[in-house]
Amino acid sequence: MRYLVIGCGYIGERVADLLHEAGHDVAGVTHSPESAQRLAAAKPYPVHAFDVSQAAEVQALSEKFGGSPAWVIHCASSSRGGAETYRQVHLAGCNNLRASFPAAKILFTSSTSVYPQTDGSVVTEESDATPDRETSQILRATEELVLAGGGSVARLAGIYGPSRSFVLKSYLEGTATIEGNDGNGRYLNQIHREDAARALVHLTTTAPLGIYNVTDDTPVTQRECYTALSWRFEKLMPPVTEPNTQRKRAWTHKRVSNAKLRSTGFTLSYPSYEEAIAQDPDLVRSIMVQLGGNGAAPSAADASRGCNVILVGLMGSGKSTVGRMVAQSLGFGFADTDHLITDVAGQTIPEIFAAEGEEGFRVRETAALRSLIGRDGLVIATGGGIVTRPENLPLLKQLGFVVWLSADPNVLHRRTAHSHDRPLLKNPDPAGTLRKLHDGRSPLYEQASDMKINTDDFSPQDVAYGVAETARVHFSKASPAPRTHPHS
Ligand SMILES: Nc1ncnc2c1ncn2[C@@H]1O[C@H](COP(=O)(O)OP(=O)(O)O)[C@@H](O)[C@H]1O
Ligand SMILES: O=C(O)C1=C[C@@H](OP(=O)(O)O)[C@@H](O)[C@H](O)C1
Ligand SMILES: [Mg+2]
Repeated sequence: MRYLVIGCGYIGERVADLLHEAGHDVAGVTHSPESAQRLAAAKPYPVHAFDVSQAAEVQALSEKFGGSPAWVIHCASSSRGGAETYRQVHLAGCNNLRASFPAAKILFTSSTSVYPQTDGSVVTEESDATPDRETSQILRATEELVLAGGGSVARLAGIYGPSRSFVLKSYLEGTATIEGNDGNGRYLNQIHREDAARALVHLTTTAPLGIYNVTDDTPVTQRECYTALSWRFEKLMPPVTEPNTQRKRAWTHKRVSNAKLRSTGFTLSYPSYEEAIAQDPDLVRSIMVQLGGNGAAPSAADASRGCNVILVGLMGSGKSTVGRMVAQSLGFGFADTDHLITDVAGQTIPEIFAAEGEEGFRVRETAALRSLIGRDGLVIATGGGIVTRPENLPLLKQLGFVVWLSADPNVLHRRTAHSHDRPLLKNPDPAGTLRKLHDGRSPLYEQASDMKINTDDFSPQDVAYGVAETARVHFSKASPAPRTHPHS
């Protein structure tokens, strides 16, 4: 499809990149000739300099572009300007685009600032969107204009990502405050740049036209957010203040729902801010550099890995059996993701596979793993397929010390031959299946783990002894005593 991306800033540039990577015919437009020149030199697609607020310039752009794009994505930002800039860039901009590209659909990137709620309620696209601030009112008017022309609207929450995170930066600088809501602060609704850009692409390719909130799965109060940050960075909590009514963005307190976006099949790479802080290495590093640090990981980064032992490996490698023994030896609790899943589902693993397929089981498995984040002092046996979902790998590392129990596929076959609770082995050639899984998953276990123990020639007791001793050494080096996590 042909695309025109208006505004190649923090979001627009990434949107244009993603569209180009997906094989679409894309051209970018940016206001300043210098940016256009710099981007055009760096990008594999053209970038032109035009001012969308000027009708004649947009007309010239349409002549230069030649023919109609299927979509015009308006991502031009006016965040540093006042109402007049908003009127020019958004309202006049979309008007001009409609006039000069009558056959194209417009996707307008608006903002969750159009929701004025202050009661902490959940807001959906159906909720009241009559904001007090003039800038947000202009966004609403632009939304109406675009929707009337058969376009779509993306209401973006607070955008963060590499080199940009107001929340993290103000926290590390010591200028953050916890505003209102009885000392808990307002809800923060945020979206990582990567997810925002992916969502915009999704809205032009997969989703029906309409209004969509683009925010992550996890609105958190300022107190919850800063508690997690202070645990990670070992800095004090920000002070509690009254809401600042002088800010350009009105003080609001609401949980913006992304259910509609997700109902169209969209999934987030960073479902929560806390996960992004843990998993996007560029995010923390770039903000630390901006604040004058050297970008090295913060001193507490290693300690931010939990004090748990996690066992990974193929079916029959002994994770469940050995895990219990290790827990007993270390005086730790024991958790088995398979059991967490069956407890929640009220069904056996074969029943879940039959009802929801392997994919349904994997979704539950990630949820089970996530539910353990923040816990300490556990030995966690996982299911053999836990490494197959990329998002699980950082969660495993975050939980603690990951040990890979390996074994020859023939040994695994012997150990699993008499059990009936592993749907993946219920076929005429379980030995062949185990060989294939061994070849396919070994690189993933390697990547996910801190150490590997081959169990072929050892009893479960011997393996447990090895794991427990290694874990003792690991924890004595990493952190002298299990931490207490504020969430636990
Ligand atoms: N090192 C080992 N030596 C011999 N048998 C083992 C060993 N580890 C596990 N087993 C046996 O293999 C079977 C599968 O073990 P299990 O702990 O359920 O593996 P997993 O949870 O990794 O799939 C069990 O019957 C267990 O007693
Ligand atoms: O390897 C796999 O994909 C699976 C392993 C099983 O756990 P164990 O490894 O404990 O058998 C269980 O999670 C499910 O049957 C799928
Ligand atoms: Mg098991």
